[in-house]
Amino acid sequence: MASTLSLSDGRYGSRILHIPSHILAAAIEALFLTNVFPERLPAQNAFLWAFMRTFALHFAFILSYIVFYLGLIYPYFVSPIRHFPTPSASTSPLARISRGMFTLPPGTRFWEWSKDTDNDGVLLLRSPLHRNRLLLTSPRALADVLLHNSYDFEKPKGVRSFLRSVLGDGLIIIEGEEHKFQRRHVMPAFSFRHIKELYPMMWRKSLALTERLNFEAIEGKTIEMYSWASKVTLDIIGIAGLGREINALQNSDDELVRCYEELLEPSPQKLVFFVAQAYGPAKLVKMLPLRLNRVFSETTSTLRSICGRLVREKREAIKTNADDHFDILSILIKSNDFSDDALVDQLLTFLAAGHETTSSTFTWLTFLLALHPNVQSRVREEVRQALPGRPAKDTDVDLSAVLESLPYLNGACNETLRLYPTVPITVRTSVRETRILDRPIPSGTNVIICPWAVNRNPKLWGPDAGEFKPERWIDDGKPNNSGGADSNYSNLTFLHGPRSCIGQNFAKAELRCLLAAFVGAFEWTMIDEEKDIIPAGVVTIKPRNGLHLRLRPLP
Ligand code: HEM
Repeated sequence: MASTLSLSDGRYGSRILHIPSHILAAAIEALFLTNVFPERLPAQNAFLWAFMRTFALHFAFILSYIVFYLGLIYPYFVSPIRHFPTPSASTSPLARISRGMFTLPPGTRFWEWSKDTDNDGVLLLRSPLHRNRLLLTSPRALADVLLHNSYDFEKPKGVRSFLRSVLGDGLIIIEGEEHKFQRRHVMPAFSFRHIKELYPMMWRKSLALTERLNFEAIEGKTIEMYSWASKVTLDIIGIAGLGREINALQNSDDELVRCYEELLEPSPQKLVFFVAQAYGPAKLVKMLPLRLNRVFSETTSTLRSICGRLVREKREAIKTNADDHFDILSILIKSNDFSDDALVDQLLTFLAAGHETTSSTFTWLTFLLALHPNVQSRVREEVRQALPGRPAKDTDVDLSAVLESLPYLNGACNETLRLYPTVPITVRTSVRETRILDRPIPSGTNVIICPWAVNRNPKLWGPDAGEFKPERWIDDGKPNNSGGADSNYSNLTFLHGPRSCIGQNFAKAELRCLLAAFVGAFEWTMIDEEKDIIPAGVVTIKPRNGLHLRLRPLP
């Protein structure tokens, strides 16, 4: 028994708690009793009588196992992870987990515990009924989970099954060998060469955003930044991903725009809905007559059918040479590695992952530059010197070379990505016995990776970790890639290793274009107070009530 436990505490617990096995065992025992001791049982309904009693005994055993073994003995005296330090004893285990997950901005509590508790890279967050989690805090521990033993950890089943409804069975959801296969075949679509070729299109769309906003600014209207950022990034991924003009900047009635607005709008109800499905009784939640159940099922099936139509149209266009097949979908179709269904899954993944994340980051970028007008001016000066005059849509400048060389522009983008990592918390479960920091980790252990906490940890970034300082990313007047941190793992915005963000160079290129065009066209200030801009969201973070800006068009 001990060896089973050390191999797999999660699996051992679930075997003992497997109710159908107990029903079967109680039935066999009742059968035995009715045959061997018939004289001790009532004459009528003897089997039922015996079964009810044997099952009651099993039930009492399960209950005491839960309360005594899982609740008291296992976590404190047996579990191999019991020696990791825990955050301050002043909070109860239940409060610790719920506050960790629900405090705004997401990740704040994990950040406090990471920096305030003595630890060498792993903290144990105890919670009732043996659902303890490990919070990773040091580059070494993170490298063990994200790189060295990456395939020993998977996204928890509940999280995957919830996200699957929006993202399909694409790269973000699948695991193991299937993931290795897909990743290898999708990589070429994100090569440096391909991203470089996308710059002119990203630039055109960025200028289209500024032109569209110019109308609003001239009329003296204030703008809500996230909704505009979301439209332009959907337009960009529409062309890069599908070779299709979605034109969300001009046409907000587009079905895709409507679906994503519906799904991604942050609200406390959605957060509870997500946590209940990912960590609670998902099947039961799905059966409840909730408005969100209806919205999710209608919206996700609309998205699937739109993507199915787009795949069929693209196959047809490739056959008849009706477009230039430069987009991600064309590259995947031409690789002949994916069925139509698999292509729909990839498409759902790229559309959601590729527009929502960059639009949130661009919104935070404009927020931080509104708070730091001196940095806003420096970026503007730099862009105007590098791209003199009002840059044209079809410029023959090598945009990637120019924009990637600008220190303040890149510093502002990287510093925003560090301080506002769009995915502030992600989770993994070990699927076999493995190791972190050379210590044994049983199968079924839950692990929390919190980019919000790591990216702002003063132990990794120094005492000014929480400040916006684009200069960190500049050495001798040139952009650097480390921000001055000793390890890559001090910056987790895109994670690292085989499950890192495949679109990170795409996203950085897009942010450079968007910021360069925006800063060249407007000077901007905030309408809301800084304290009212609260990061919130279900998987990614954006300002809870939007970000309202006043733009002053520049000559
Ligand atoms: C600022 C922008 C972005 C941020 C901060 C970001 C962040 C991340 C993070 C943290 C993950 C890992 C999630 C996890 O495993 O828990 C991820 C994965 C992924 N991202 Fe991004 N992302 C961004 C933009 C993009 C773009 C533009 C695309 C595509 C066009 C993209 C496509 C993907 C895909 C396909 C994965 C799954 C990779 C795998 O598991 O192999 N992302 N992203």
